[in-house]
Amino acid sequence: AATVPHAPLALSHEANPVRHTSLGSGLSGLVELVVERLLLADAVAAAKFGGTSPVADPERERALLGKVATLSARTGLPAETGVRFFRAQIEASKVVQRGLHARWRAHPELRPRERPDLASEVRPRLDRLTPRLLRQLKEAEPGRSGPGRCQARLTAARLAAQTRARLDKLHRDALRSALTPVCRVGAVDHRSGAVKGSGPVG
Ligand SMILES: O=C(O)C(=O)C[C@]1(C(=O)O)C=C[C@@H](O)C=C1
Repeated sequence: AATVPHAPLALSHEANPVRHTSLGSGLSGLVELVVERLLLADAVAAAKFGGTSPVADPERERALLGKVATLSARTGLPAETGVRFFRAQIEASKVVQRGLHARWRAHPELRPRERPDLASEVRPRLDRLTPRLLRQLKEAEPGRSGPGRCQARLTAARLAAQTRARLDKLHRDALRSALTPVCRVGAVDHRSGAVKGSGPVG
């Protein structure tokens, strides 16, 4: 399917018709990946449910954020931007995990039938998303500037994504919190645009 014979006029002939929508700003792609990561929290929760691993694993968080700082710089993002964004992803994951554990304790019939292995199955999937999320965060940079417009686009992208993924309230709330750094981060980047390769925070 390399060529589409009767395709409508190629969009590239227009003057960036999608530029001012959430789609054209890169925010949609970012939100989709954030949802993808958030849904992996279900697998993490299943891996940990009834086992000995607690939801919060500070050592894993430190290692991940160190990786994020390195990858951010390589992606052209201030390390602080990537780290702040990932802190929100981790917090959102913990909210989902705790919510699911409570749900499964209260409703045994909803418990997952299988327990994936955290180290060999679930974390590798999270790790594959990390550089993709950072690239998408970088790509969304134009859409993240201008806090008001950013919020409007981000909300539109979020609502579209949560409908598409049929998220329940637990995941919808976690998604909203996972996205809170997106527009604020844009504002920070704008002011400190010259600061490149700044060290990790925290
Ligand atoms: O890897 C885990 O154990 C997770 O629970 C995932 C995750 C994350 O979002 O990356 C979330 C909470 C933990 O504190 C560490 C990492």
